[in-house]
Amino acid sequence: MKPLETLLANAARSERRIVLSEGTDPRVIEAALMARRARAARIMLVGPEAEIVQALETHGPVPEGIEIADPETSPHLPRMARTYHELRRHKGVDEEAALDAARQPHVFAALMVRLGLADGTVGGARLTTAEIVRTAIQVIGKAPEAKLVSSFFLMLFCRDHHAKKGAHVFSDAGLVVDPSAEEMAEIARASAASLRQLVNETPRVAMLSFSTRGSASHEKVSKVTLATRIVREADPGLAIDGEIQFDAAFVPEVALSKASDSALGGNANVFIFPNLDAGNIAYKIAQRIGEAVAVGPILQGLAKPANDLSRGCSAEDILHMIAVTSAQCEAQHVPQPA
Ligand SMILES: CC(C)(COP(=O)(O)OP(=O)(O)OC[C@H]1O[C@@H](n2cnc3c(N)ncnc32)[C@H](O)[C@@H]1OP(=O)(O)O)[C@@H](O)C(=O)NCCC(=O)NCCS
Ligand SMILES: CC(=O)OP(=O)(O)O
Repeated sequence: MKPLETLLANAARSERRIVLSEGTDPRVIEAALMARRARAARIMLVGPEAEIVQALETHGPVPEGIEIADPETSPHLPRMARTYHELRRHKGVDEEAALDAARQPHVFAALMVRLGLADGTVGGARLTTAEIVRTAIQVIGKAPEAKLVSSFFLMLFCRDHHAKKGAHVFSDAGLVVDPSAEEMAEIARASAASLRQLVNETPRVAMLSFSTRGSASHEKVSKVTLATRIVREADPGLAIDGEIQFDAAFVPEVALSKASDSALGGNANVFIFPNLDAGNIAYKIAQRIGEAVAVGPILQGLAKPANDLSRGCSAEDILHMIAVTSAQCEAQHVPQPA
């Protein structure tokens, strides 16, 4: 589990302000307490203050470093409603609708990040990915250099039965439903950068398909081949292969028989799926049958860090996501509060 230990230790050095939008969820409360014990972040819990205090107190005195942000009583709400109105006026959102939106905990949390009241946000233990991600895109927005927002899972293989240990990226397993070749290429480049950013390893990118080197012929295969070509042209130094099947990308012996000259040598560590069906199903099978630790969906391409969770997450999963969000704050140079 070394990558997670490193992420947590790094998070403790910066103690970022991470806002958790589902502040009444018992898993979120537990994760907040774990994060404080590990000094991994200063935590802001969004939701009704009395309810959150009561839930926290069942665990003992409320520790220093946990704050509660109740949208209904927050002095920041009018400013947030104004900001939301400015952002969404062009879509027909009037002042009253903006105030209603800003009161919603996940929108309030995203606005806190946008306005610099928090460094990053995590949500999705209860809300769907679509709700969390749509809000992040609308309120926090795309980073200037990004072409699109996408997501990935950091998959950690650390059990005795895992022949290969360590961190792998699965993308996009959470957000972009049916990427074009250009979008798949952008997802590949962003995911390679994310692996470097979070675990400081050299990416080896597999552009996955049901075909290896023309073993099948179909428009879905051609999309992956074109996406690979686009990445190669944009970034000739990146180790990449595609279209390639998972076994040829992950098992050196299979690579020898299916793609003997592959730059990956059966040791890919970034897996780019051709669509969300494949990516989402693959990560859940690796997690639930393969017993990999799955941290995500981690969002890439946003102007500031905001991350999602699976509704099936545990408190520990949320703690891991807090550490990842802190790492993104450092990497994106989100300014520390004065
Ligand atoms: C993310 C998601 C919610 C966006 O869907 P949507 O809101 O219906 O998207 P739309 O195409 O209507 O676009 C809405 C806005 O988001 C923007 N947008 C959508 N996807 C985007 C992306 N990947 N990157 C950047 N911007 C994006 C659009 O440009 C548009 O902007 P605007 O409102 O300012 O005009 C959608 O892709 C989705 O549902 N993905 C699957 C999530 C899911 O269920 N995952 C499975 C479990 S993890
Ligand atoms: C990422 C994901 O699949 O989320 P959920 O399990 O909440 O649908």
